[in-house]
Amino acid sequence: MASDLNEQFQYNLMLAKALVQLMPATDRQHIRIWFDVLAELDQTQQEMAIRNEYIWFILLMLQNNRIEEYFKELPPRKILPLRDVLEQKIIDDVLIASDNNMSWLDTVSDEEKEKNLEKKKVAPENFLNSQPLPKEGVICYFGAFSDQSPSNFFQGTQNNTLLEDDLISNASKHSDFCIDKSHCVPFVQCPAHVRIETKKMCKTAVGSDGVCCFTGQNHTTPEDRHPRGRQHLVRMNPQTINLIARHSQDKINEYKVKETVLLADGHLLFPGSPSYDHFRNFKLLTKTDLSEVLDLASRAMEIALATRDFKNRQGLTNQQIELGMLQQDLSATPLGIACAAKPHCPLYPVKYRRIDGACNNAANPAWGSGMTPYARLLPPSYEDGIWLPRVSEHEGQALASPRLISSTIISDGSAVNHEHTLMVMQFGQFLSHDITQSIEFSFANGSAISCCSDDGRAKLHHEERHYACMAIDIPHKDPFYNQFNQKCMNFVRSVLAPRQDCTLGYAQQMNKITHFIDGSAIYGSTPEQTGRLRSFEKGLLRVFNDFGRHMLPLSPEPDECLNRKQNLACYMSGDSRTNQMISLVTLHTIFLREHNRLANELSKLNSHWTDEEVFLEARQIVVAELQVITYKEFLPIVIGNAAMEQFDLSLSSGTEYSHDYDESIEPSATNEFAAAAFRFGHSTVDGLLKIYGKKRMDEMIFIPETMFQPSRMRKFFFMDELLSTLTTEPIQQVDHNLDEALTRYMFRAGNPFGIDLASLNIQRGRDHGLRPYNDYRELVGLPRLKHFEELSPELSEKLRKVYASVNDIDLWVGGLLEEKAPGSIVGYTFRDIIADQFYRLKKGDKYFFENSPRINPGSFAPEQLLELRKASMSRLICDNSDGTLLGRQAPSAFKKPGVEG
Ligand code: HEM
Ligand SMILES: [Ca+2]
Repeated sequence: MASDLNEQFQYNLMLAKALVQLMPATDRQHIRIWFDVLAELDQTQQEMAIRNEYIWFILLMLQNNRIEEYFKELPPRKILPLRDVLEQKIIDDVLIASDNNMSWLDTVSDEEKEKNLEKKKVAPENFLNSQPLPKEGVICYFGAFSDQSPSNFFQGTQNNTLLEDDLISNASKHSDFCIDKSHCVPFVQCPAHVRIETKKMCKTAVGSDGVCCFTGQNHTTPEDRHPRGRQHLVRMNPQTINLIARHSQDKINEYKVKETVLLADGHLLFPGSPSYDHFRNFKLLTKTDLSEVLDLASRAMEIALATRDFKNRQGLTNQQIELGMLQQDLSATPLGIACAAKPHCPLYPVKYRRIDGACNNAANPAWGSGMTPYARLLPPSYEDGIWLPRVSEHEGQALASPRLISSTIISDGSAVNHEHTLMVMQFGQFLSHDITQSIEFSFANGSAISCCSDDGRAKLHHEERHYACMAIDIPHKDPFYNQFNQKCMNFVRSVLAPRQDCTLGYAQQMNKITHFIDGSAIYGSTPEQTGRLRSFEKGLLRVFNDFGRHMLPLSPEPDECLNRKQNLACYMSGDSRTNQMISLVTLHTIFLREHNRLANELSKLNSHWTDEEVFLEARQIVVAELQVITYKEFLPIVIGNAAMEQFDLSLSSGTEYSHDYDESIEPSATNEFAAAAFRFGHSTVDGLLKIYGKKRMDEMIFIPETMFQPSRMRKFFFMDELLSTLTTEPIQQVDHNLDEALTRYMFRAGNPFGIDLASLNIQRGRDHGLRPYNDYRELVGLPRLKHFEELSPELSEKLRKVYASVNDIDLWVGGLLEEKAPGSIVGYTFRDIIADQFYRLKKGDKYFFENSPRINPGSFAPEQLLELRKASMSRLICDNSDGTLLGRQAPSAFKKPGVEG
């Protein structure tokens, strides 16, 4: 066999053999299994496998410096520098062994070594240099989550699937390496175990427990080469495609006609109701935005309807849809017009990230851009596999109403977190508004859809209901809403985005904004939005000059806020949710001022720069600061240092560049993160803002009074006072308590009652097809719950009342009740979903501020990195507050004064 192989391969082979020799016996055992599998293949397959698998294995070890670790664990051997050892061993064992055609695992006698060494006469120091080293591209090729993972080793057939299973079950359940084509990743990044029964544990690059993973991070995207469990691809003939395309088009037209009738009949929400204020969260900023989003949503709906039609005709199972078995490219079919258009990207590297987030990833230019689908950690769970909300595992009955679950499980108790300030909450919300925004369906003219009767006493009848309605039933004896005779809480489903792969498949919800941490909440996610915010002079953003104080510009929208009367302020920023909370307005103001502060400084230093240059440079610095605050200050508090380490999320230090960009990592927000895990923040909210003046408490504000009514910002001292509150008052613990400001009075807008955010979160999870909590426990490596007591002994009775089975628990509910992970303010399940998200946002973002010039066309200089890494929330406050009250600021705005750090 060796004679047929090229030079490169021979080199790989030798290296591989050397490594085998160097390994402790236990690990050789793994290799032996690999060899056994190899022996079953024909020569071409063997060559391919060795070429791909072996070098991958070696590179992985080299990359992780794990070889040296092996030596440390081998007391009888001398510990030599890696290079020496390799050379030594290659000379000693491998060249000779391969020349002699010996078994790869056999050792070689000293006598034979001598003889062969004589024969070879290769000087040790020249050996490695003389060999054709693997090309750089090859190393990337085997990157942790490469979509183009080269191995076809286990491709396609039933037989191959068995091989894969066998390999896993034969192998030890815990080893340091994944020896086959799999990669060792934290559990949350490998859903393989939901499909392959046995899983093999391993140590990740940073030495924490992980699992050998075949599917990689982007497992829910279809992959031709890798069968999902025992599922196989389903093909369609052209006649069928034509037929389902016609039917889905007819259905869409039917929907449109009905929409016109509903609108004419007045089944819409009017400003002044709590539900209308909820709708303000999803309200689009401009007409262009509205028509673009609704057009994409309608196209995506067409695909979902076509999928449903096809599924029914062919009698397909839900699983076939969930696992992405409909992979036929629809581009050249009548359904092709419903597919996502690819962004046009220039061929040359562009220095600044685009406002819409596109063209970050060369191979997948739409990744991370606005108006694209969320990624998923696990395939969705829908009753029909496509879009209908899931039902109970118990006899397929309907799940309990989210409001019943909320009123039973969620209380208004207070458990204070004494270490962290409200800034954790407020920055968390601000950051979430940079990463994710789902949009509810609305009428074509932008009006809000109503799913309940005007008086809230009933759901609308089917004929009067919009297809996107998913109103929440309020039970008869509701402890709060009953007194107001409310039986229906409005809920409209999130719009869909066309699938990126242009295939049939399950519905995917749209993220309206750029997924990246790129300051989109400050600058907007479309050039049009940015244009509305810029002054186009000296790189500055527009401001509202409020008697000398620079505030966010006033919103031109007449119904952006409540009670928009003269002198009442309502602001505008890059995100449409800004006025939702007054403390959120404060953070937006700080970032706006920071941009302008930097722009002024830059203009002073570079008087020749154009407005555009100053704007882009200032924006780049603001985004870097935002990233620094996120990864250096905020994230360690939320997920804890252990997870920071396990997911390798800490920033590099000093003047160093980071080299961990990986183009195969999809940066998009995951649906699980957006619709559940990062909503942990709702439990940290305190319903009362205590506002202290210089000497005494000035005001105690019940936060619903400031929702969409931020006029207090105009008071001279208010912003500094609020900043002082945010940096000194504590957050609430993440637990089953949510303040009644959010569960009873949210957006009440002068009404006696508001809406319940907990119900919305639960319903949103079902709307987005999130799987039950237990599946995510398994995903992150926790044992599945068998009894409610295991989740919460105190709440088990209540849980039993509202869930027919432990397998029904909604992710947001289960995640909140979970015991905290050490050092983290959330439990393991949320922790890992959040950690995975920030991993994507760091390692999958070419423009991440600390990436080197090789990766980032707009990279900073090393000295700039040094300065940027000093950024902190406190620094931003000091530089941009009004200076009316705040003279000093604790080093960390996120930690209660007196707490270490
Ligand atoms: C200050 C009080 C807050 C209010 C009034 C609030 C309100 C809301 C509302 C109304 C929604 C949309 C619910 C739906 O219909 O699905 C939402 C979504 C969300 N919230 Fe909050 N929230 C607050 C704080 C926070 C905090 C502190 C965090 C995180 C630390 C957070 C994270 C999120 C996330 C990730 C979403 C999903 C956004 C999307 O993808 O559309 N929120 N919030
Ligand atoms: Ca963004």
